[in-house]
Amino acid sequence: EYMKYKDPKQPINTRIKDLIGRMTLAEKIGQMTQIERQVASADVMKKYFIGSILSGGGSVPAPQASPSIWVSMVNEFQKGALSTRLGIPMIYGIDAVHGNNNVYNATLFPHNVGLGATRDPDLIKRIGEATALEVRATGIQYTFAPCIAVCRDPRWGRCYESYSEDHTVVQQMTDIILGLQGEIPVNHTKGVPYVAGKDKVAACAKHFVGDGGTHNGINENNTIIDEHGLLSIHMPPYYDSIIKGVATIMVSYSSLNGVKMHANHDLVTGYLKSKLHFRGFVISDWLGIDRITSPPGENYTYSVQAGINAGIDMVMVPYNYTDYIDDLTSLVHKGIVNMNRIDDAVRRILRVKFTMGLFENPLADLSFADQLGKKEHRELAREAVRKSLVLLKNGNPPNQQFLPLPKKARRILVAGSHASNLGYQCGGWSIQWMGSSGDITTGTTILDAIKSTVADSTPVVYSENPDESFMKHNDFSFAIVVVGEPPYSETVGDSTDLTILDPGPDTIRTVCSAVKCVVVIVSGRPVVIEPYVPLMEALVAAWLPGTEGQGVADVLFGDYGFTGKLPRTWFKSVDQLPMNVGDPHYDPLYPFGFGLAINSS
Ligand SMILES: OC[C@@H]1[C@@H](O)[C@H](O)[C@@H](O)c2nc(-c3ccccc3)cn21
Repeated sequence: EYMKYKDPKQPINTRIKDLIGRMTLAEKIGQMTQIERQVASADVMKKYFIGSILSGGGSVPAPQASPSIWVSMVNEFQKGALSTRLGIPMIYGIDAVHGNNNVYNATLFPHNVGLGATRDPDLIKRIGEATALEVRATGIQYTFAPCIAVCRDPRWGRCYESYSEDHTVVQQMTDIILGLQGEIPVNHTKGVPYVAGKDKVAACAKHFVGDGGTHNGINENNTIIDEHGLLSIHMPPYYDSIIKGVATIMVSYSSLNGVKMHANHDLVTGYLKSKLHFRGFVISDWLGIDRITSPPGENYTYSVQAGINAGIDMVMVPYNYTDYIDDLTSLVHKGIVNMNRIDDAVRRILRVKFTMGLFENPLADLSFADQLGKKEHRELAREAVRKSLVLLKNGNPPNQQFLPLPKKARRILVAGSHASNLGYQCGGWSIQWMGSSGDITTGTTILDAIKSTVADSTPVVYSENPDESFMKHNDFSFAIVVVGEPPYSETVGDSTDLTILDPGPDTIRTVCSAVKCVVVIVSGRPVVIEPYVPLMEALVAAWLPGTEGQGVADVLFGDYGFTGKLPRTWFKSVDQLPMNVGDPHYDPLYPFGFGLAINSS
């Protein structure tokens, strides 16, 4: 029979009111539950009224799964959700944080630190548009991006997920939300989520709040800061995200002045919802409520109580969903969690699902399958790589500039651990959660890019880590040395020494003392380079460029100029950290905003 909530001509508030009025407590709590795909099935969706599923980092239906395998999996789960009494569609989330990066053949864009170096919000918006299409290619409607952390200490393992140490740069880059979700209509009410349609995805501003400000950059640790510091450094990107209609916001594992963010009612409810009028839904991080206690999970019922009462609307459980559902149900029956809190959470979740048209189009098809890794997106990524490169040194006085390199040369040496390693140039969150070495997906290594850029008559010799006799017995016009950091994510990436991967320093010393060289650093953040700078003719920061290494060669050989500017301070020594632009004692090797320019030839 006719039910208002099923009628797309009804105003969204009417649909929400009608639907929520029909829902049982079990159906409401089901909407507040997000489970990992490994424990999901059509039956589980139906039996527990589950509202959302996610792929954790690297969680794929099959190795190198095609769009059709992804779509079949998502649709299978969706059919389970649609077979429930009220037929509320589920929403499937994934970390598409630099393209749809879990998916083989997807275009992997530069990580956020490199995008910050471009200072080009329009480019970032176009990346959001392309990413939305490549996420929809797999039938997925929701990404846990953008990370809008303001990383204040490069020792943090997630600093590459942060656009900049300067909140104004991060605020600019929230334009990616307009690409992912669609441009907001002129008269759109501030704070209300907006997702334009089937070629767009719901986004997620994360991790609320102060994730990039933890003590010594220790992941998930304590951000010790006064209110002025919080509101002037870490909070501003949330204003911009909310104005741009972001559909969801993820809470940070970290603590604020000793209070776990996942249990922080003042900030999640008091500030984000009441003061900033955020009307989308707040989602926890993975096991985020478990980590409210130490040890994690010590008192799960308390975790559920504290997280939900703080204002979390959907919990990324991700595995023990029956415990979560049982605990929350009993907390409501005991009146410890108020029904109004449950209704607020469900209303927010339904608002996102209604506004994005999920009730009208719950099932995916293969109409976007050809978007995955398509040429135009790879060309866009290549443009982003070009614009992300920062030229830190060019020539040793009194010589003229060393870059751009000539395409015609007698013989070119390419060396270094990162020259011919697609996995290294993609970094973390690439096919695997923590990324990995080697041919992880389709793309162009920096070495291949160089080979296809130089003149046919110019020989390119590759040696990953040549020794002195090799250098002595070979004659090269110049060398390109590509070194940097191995892939990492989250706590594994925390570092106290920020050194480049061995044998990088040796490669620099051996090659650059024998022949004029340019060093290209592939890293998620500034690393120790100061001791080696005198040895090299030129130095380029390439960050984590992703699959389209061609962009690096485009600029090294002068087809395009260097335009990138440091999004982060480059320290001389780790003993100086934390050190950010605006600090009283500011003595960097290269300051925030630095970048030598070369006009394209
Ligand atoms: O992938 C989902 C979310 C992601 O969106 C968050 O940014 C990130 O903090 C995160 N860490 C884990 C995660 C952490 C430890 C073990 C397994 C998974 C999962 N997730």
